[in-house]
Amino acid sequence: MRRGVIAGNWKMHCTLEETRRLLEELLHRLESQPACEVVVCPPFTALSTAAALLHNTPVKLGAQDLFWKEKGAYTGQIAPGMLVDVGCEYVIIGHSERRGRFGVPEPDFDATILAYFGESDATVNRKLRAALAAGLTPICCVGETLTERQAGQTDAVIRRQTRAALEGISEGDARKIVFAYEPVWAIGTGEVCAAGEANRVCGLIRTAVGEVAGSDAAAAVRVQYGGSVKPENAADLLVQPEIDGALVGGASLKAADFLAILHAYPAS
Ligand SMILES: O=C(CO)COP(=O)(O)O
Repeated sequence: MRRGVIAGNWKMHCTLEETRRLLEELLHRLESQPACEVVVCPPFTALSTAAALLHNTPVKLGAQDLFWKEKGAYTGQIAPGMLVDVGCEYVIIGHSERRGRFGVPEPDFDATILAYFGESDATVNRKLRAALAAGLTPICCVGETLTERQAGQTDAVIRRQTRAALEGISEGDARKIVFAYEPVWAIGTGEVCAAGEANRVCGLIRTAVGEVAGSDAAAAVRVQYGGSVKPENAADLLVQPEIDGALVGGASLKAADFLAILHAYPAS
């Protein structure tokens, strides 16, 4: 039985004071232990503050990215060991806002791709390996753009991203990864993917994991849905058999909304 996991991706939001306020309200109102794991992923600058507030609580800490080197002359980067040191257990890798190419416009540039950091399938794979080696649980994001969906390429894109992410990763490590299906067109747009379709694509991710890492890993990996998850649509998504949780952006910045999503997770 897979343990569900709901994570809040705060993106580039929250000063230290805002972090304190949001987490204090969340912890105060989190009366009972939800049926799933709960993770928050504040920006790097707030990790230390968040770690102190979350100590001895059911809410776990995650980061939004890492670099794959352990240390060295990499200005601006954060090493996996630094995340462990500050108290992180999770790390988001390959978010669509980090994937893509430099030097736009591309011939097929899609303005809905929020791709500022040029990450590729290969860099995502390196980051996954580094996270696993450090004992972090990676949340690996995959998802198609609107252009890709309209061109009927969704399944091929998901399969390619999932398989490439797992390159050179052992079966034992593959099963520890959390995948997040985040269709790019649903992120921050208010346009949620229909629950049945989200379930289908999450199933495709599981199938692709099975192709690379075997059926045990496929059965074990947890697959989240992300993209405009709100209190109003969470229950429909979270009840789907292939969906083991959610990666929540905007709604994770409001304690009441994030709590409502957590409580929408079905009790087993
Ligand atoms: O990108 C997301 C989570 O990583 C989703 O963001 P929204 O929930 O704001 O659409």
